[in-house]
Amino acid sequence: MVNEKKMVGERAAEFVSDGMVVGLGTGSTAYYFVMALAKRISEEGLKISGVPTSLETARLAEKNGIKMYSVDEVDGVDLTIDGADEFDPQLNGIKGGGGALLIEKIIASNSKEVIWIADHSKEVSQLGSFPLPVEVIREGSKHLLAYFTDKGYQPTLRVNDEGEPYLTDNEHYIIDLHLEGITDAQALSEELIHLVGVVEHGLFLDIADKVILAKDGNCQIIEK
Ligand SMILES: O=C[C@H](O)[C@H](O)[C@H](O)COP(=O)(O)O
Repeated sequence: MVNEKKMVGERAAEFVSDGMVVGLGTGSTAYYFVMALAKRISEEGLKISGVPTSLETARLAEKNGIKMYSVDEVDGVDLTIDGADEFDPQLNGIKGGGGALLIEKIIASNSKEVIWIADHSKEVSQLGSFPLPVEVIREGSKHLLAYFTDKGYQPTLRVNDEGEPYLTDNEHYIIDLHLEGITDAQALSEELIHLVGVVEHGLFLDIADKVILAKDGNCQIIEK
């Protein structure tokens, strides 16, 4: 069986050129991109500076010999390559299934170009089947949960394997909203970001420039 995540991850590594500052995404698809990039560095002598979007990716990149900097140590990022949980025909998406949405969004917002890499299951006609992650300050999270319940957003506090509240790299909680279809993503984004205690949410609107999608055994490049 074709490994679609590997296929798009390896294709994405071809978009990187010598001297670039590259945002390194997080997750099981971005894993293959980081590995393919590391291969180009060791085999072709490609010189790049990596900006990891999570501690998990930083560990992987370090183990594989990629030079790394934080987003504040660089003037800007040339290209960020990251996974997505869902994307729609306008290339708006949901991210944060792996909890890395905050730093992912900061790095993407400071990138000249953003490419998402996706297996075929990530392409949707309307966002919202995937639970929407909202990163929140721990203090007051109980009240945000109650607010989301009242709004009918069916919130759940994300927990780790031990059943304890999941902590992001920045030590916040994540509340997942089970919306079953988002009709106005822009309005929802505005609502969420203005709630006191919300740090960031997983709606990535007007951020991706391209998606490399695995479909029918090939890589399809979808441009905005
Ligand atoms: O927080 C995690 C990130 O947003 C991931 O890029 C996203 O969840 C997609 O992950 P995966 O490639 O493992 O499906």
